[in-house]
Amino acid sequence: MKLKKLMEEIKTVSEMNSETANLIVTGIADSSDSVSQGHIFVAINGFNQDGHQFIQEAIEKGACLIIGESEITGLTVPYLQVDSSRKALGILANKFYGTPSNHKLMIGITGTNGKTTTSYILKHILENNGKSCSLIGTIQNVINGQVKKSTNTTPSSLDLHGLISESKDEVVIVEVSSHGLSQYRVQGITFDLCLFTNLEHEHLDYHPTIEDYFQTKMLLFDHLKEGGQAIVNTDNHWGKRLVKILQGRGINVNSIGQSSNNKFKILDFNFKNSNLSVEDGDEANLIFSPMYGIHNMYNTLMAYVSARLVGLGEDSIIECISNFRGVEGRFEKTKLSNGAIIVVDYAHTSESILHCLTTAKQYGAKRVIHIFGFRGNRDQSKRQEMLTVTSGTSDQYILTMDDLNSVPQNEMIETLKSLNNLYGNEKGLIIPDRTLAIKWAIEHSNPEDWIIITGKGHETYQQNYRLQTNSDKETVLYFSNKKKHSRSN
Ligand SMILES: CC(=O)N[C@H]1[C@@H](OP(=O)(O)OP(=O)(O)OC[C@H]2O[C@@H](n3ccc(=O)[nH]c3=O)[C@H](O)[C@@H]2O)O[C@H](CO)[C@@H](O)[C@@H]1O[C@H](C)C(=O)N[C@@H](C)C(=O)N[C@H](CCC(=O)O)C(=O)O
Ligand SMILES: Nc1ncnc2c1ncn2[C@@H]1O[C@H](COP(=O)(O)OP(=O)(O)OP(=O)(O)O)[C@@H](O)[C@H]1O
Repeated sequence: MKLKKLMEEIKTVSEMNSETANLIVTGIADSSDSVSQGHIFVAINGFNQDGHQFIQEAIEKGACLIIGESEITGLTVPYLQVDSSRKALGILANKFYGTPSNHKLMIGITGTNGKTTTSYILKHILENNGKSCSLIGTIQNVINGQVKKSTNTTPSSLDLHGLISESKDEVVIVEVSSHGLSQYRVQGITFDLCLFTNLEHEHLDYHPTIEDYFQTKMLLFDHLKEGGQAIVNTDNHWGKRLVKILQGRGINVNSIGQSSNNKFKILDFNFKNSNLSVEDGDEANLIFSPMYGIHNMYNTLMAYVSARLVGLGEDSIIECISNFRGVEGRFEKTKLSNGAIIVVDYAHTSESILHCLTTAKQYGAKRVIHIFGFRGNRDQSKRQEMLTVTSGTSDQYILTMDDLNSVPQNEMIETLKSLNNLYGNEKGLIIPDRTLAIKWAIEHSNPEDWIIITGKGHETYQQNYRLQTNSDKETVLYFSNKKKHSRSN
């Protein structure tokens, strides 16, 4: 493709000459590692490294043009200076791959919690109604039925446009993180439906304030196609605010929530029967979901409304929801041989921890034992609230290791002790080895107790623990099988 075509919508500090404009570009790279002959190399000044330092390497590998933000002269290939390399990358990728999102039914989901769960429920509904569906998100990317490893919730703009152009599926669902929005990873992507699940205290190591976090999340709605629609959960302060803003912009908003001014009004939650009732037009529809917890009822409803807007009938949607088997690492339940229940969940905010612990109580837990830790080098301001929630709600809690992310283990143990002294209570124990914490909880559990392990969900362990299992699920399986085995002996 000719460079001038790719550069049509990009403003450069100085104009390119006609020789440069007629360059034939064979590909785009944002990493010097992936440059080949005829590629454009986009130099990004990142959080860890400055991509401008790799320009020479990119040229040696065959880059025909460099785009960057610094003022640079004297290169052996043309150099174009732009205001934002990340933004330019998104514009280039969109053009290079032929504006792929314009030709698909695109659904973008943002919010602090529930993006992954909602996207999996929706994918299940769509596929069971004959609509093939790609999914790009935290656990994995699925394109044309093929599973690909995911390194970010929202991939770089280059990868994202590439994945969408590779997709032959009718629908593409994208989980859109605030990091993704602020780093222009969705630059050039247009959506038919944009969903907002909720917002709470999270990522304040990255965003200076929660207001900034909200404003960033709101950027998703700038990507709506003409005639595109928003779906917003208003049962939280931020969702209510968002609806007003979007309506002020003339956007068609489908609000869900318990108050009567919602388009999809929740009439009732019934935990005993695991169903919710929702007003959909003139009808009240009863939706049964085998998933546990009020948070999953909200996720289910977000998926239901999306499927309705895609044009599916309510009966078929409701039937699909009733046989959805859940998402890996999201309230995954195992029954132990002693009659206790053990749950693995990805909760890493105070609100989602509260949901998990109260869900266990709603479903009849005699005692709730909670195991969790704090990620090293991540938002420290949420730790107090996480501890306050568990010390107020669980019957016993165990502080243990999560990913240390280069924080020394001794330092984290000291942090656990001091936070527990400040915000915890007598229900708290500290067992640094995560696998031994799980062992302790299982050995001290009684029939009808629920052990809730939060934080890691589907993820594999980054730390080495005494038991050489790779994940919470594997640890649980190890101990539950061992217990069965020793009983039968
Ligand atoms: C802090 C952060 O967000 N970093 C993201 C960012 O990396 P970066 O561009 O700053 O990378 P960098 O390492 O400083 O390198 C700068 C540039 O030099 C280039 N380089 C580097 C080395 C080299 O040899 N040659 C070379 O060209 C790199 O390719 C890059 O273009 O842009 C990359 C491409 O899009 C992301 O993969 C990367 O995510 C890192 C891995 C990450 O962990 N991000 C987390 C915080 C994140 O984004 N999380 C959200 C979900 C949050 C949630 O809701 O839970 C997500 O969407 O995943
Ligand atoms: N609607 C919700 N409201 C509050 N908490 C929720 C909701 N849905 C899920 N959770 C909690 O958040 C955890 C993560 O859920 P999920 O993976 O669906 O969210 P996510 O937005 O994709 O998260 P992340 O951005 O961290 O990948 C769950 O394990 C659960 O504890």
